[in-house]
Amino acid sequence: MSGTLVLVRHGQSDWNLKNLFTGWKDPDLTELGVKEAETGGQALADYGIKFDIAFTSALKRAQETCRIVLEKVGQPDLETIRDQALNERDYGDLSGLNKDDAREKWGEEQVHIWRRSYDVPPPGGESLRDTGARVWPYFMTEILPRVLRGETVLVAAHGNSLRSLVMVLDRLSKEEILKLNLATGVPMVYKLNADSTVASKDVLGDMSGAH
Ligand SMILES: O=C(O)[C@H](O)COP(=O)(O)O
Repeated sequence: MSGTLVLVRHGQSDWNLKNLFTGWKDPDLTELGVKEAETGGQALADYGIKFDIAFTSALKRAQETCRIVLEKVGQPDLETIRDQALNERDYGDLSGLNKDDAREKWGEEQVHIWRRSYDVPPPGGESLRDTGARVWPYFMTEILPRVLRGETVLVAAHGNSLRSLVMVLDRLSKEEILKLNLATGVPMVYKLNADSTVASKDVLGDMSGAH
């Protein structure tokens, strides 16, 4: 066994609350989002986690979640690396549109395909495969080597940038990834083997409400 990788999606943002496609736009956490980050952080504290380093995206909602989690585990000053490689999938022309309005305009099925399929990009934006094509190399060069050295690493990022990682870690097919939704503020604790396969995965919270 090597180290531990903790993935956590940011808490609810203003635009999650307003049901808007967000992507690379940069809204703040809502009050509930702050609470979700606190709950996730407390779950990690109760689990007994101490991190060696944290990674987050270039977007406020993930950075703020990261900060809250680190505060809850008693490591407010931990080194934190921010990189846009971990940003949310770019939703392109959908960014800022209401998700229900989009369903009315283009149909439920098409919007689901844009949101959850592996390789169909929304207009002007990134597919999950495109997102993975920037997240995965960053993970391989900056994050995974630390975990394989035995470190405990926090990654606070986004629904789709994390789905692209979970797809590979959990060996999900293109069909399985369609059904995977990550709840806001719920940490996933992966212990990795020396060959970087997953030895164990603990989900510290309820993923069932994610949509
Ligand atoms: O960018 C967004 O709108 C959300 O963070 C994730 O959206 P999704 O659940 O529609 O992929």
